[in-house]
Amino acid sequence: MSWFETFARSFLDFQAMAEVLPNMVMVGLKNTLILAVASTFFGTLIGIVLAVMGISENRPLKLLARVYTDIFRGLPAIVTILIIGQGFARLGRDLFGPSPYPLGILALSLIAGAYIGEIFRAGIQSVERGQIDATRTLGMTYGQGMRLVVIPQGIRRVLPALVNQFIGNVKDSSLVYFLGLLASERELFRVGQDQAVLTGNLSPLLLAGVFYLVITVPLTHLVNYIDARMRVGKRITGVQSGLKEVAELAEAGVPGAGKSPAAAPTRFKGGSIEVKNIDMAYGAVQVLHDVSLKVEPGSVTCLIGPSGSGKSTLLRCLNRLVECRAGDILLDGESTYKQTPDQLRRRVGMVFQQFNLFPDRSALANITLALRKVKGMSRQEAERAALARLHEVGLLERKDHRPANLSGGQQQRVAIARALALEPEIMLFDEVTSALDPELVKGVLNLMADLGRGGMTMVVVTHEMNFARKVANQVVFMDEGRIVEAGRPEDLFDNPQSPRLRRFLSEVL
Ligand SMILES: Nc1ncnc2c1ncn2[C@@H]1O[C@H](COP(=O)(O)OP(=O)(O)OP(=O)(O)O)[C@@H](O)[C@H]1O
Repeated sequence: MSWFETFARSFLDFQAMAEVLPNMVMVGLKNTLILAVASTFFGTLIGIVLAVMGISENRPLKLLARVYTDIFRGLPAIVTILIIGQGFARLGRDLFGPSPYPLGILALSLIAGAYIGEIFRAGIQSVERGQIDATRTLGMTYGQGMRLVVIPQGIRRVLPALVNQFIGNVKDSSLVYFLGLLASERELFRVGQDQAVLTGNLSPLLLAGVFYLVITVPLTHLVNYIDARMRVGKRITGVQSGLKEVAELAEAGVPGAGKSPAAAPTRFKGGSIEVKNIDMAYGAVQVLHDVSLKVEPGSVTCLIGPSGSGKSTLLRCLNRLVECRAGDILLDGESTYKQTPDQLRRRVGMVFQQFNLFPDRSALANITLALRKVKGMSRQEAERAALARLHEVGLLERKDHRPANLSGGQQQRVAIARALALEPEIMLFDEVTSALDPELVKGVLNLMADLGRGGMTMVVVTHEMNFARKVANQVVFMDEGRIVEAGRPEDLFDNPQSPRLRRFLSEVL
């Protein structure tokens, strides 16, 4: 007898398969799916709690999550199932009745929770720090930022791993039969095995194997498809899609609509800032020493200085992304410490070097998110405002593009539009052209110059000395956490007083 005949005799008895098929579907498949879906559901709940504990600052909580994960990931699944199912059989009977089925689900959930917790934790921690910074500068609370931006991104990144976990649960459900399930509670493997014993033929087991593949293989492909779709976003209907809105906006009398992109800038009502003797430290390292600065309404102040001199930190103090240790900062004459950081950040917009756009949202949705969640606008209102801003930065026709489908310069212009949409009185720019290819720098600088001419109060950390010379009303040179010199650009660039500024200019010009 050839090897194939031996195999066929044991595994390809179609008659035996046909006989077990109804039981396989009605009992085995049903129970396998119940066990896998229920344990994935409860495992996900446990996993979310473990992930939150794992990323919290609370050491005992962190430790508890670690110990749980180590135990349930370290033990073989069958050992956990037996410990829970038999060790707690009495409690199980009191709680759920005579069947060990619920304890089986509990054991599978506890195991799945350990893996899912690690998956979520890794997903959330893989989201760049700049994303939460961006939500905070848009006036969202920490909770809103996590819920609306960070956690959805984290989950999307781990979607394939979660589906793998479900597949693992489908397979692990076959171990629950060790607990001695009733005939009506048997899962796929057990139904196949019982029939194999009855007929002396292994074909029912092969059929059970086929059923496992029928569940798991399409699922893997489905998740790959969903993952790819989420990565790219919805299909863009073409650059035409924005043109209709231009006409609508023009009709509605939105300033600048209907003209060519980057139309005349809006007039802004810029506020004033006064920084009074602030100190700031990261832990034990003092970064700002007794810094004082006045920024007039509608003026442009450029902060220049060597790397590490504290320019970005000063900027971050202005919207309380970091907190000062001493001193005060006044906005329009009132201490910024009299309002919450979220209230302050609605009045002080910020744009970052790395753009920090939300990668899974279109340009339009990047702008509407804070308008809806922070300002409470309706979807329609928010979209109208966002389209007007996109038009001002010359990107209306890119409204449906995700950040990945925009050039660096375009991304930065969307980030500027996003900050402007909240109608801030002050705009902070943190080296916004440093990550751009040289040919894209000009477009962003021109836009910023337009904003300055439009009356926006701007504080700009920059290495673009030409921009500082041409656009700034005031240039501030910092070194080692102190303001060394401040004044009109022509005075600083043409007649530097301190040796440190002279040395710096000789290096960068
Ligand atoms: N989150 C942080 N934790 C600890 N130290 C930090 C942190 N951020 C910045 N620093 C330190 O604070 C000092 C000032 O940094 P800051 O980024 O404000 O300087 P900068 O002038 O903006 O520099 P660059 O031009 O390179 O961005 C540096 O010594 C830096 O290493």
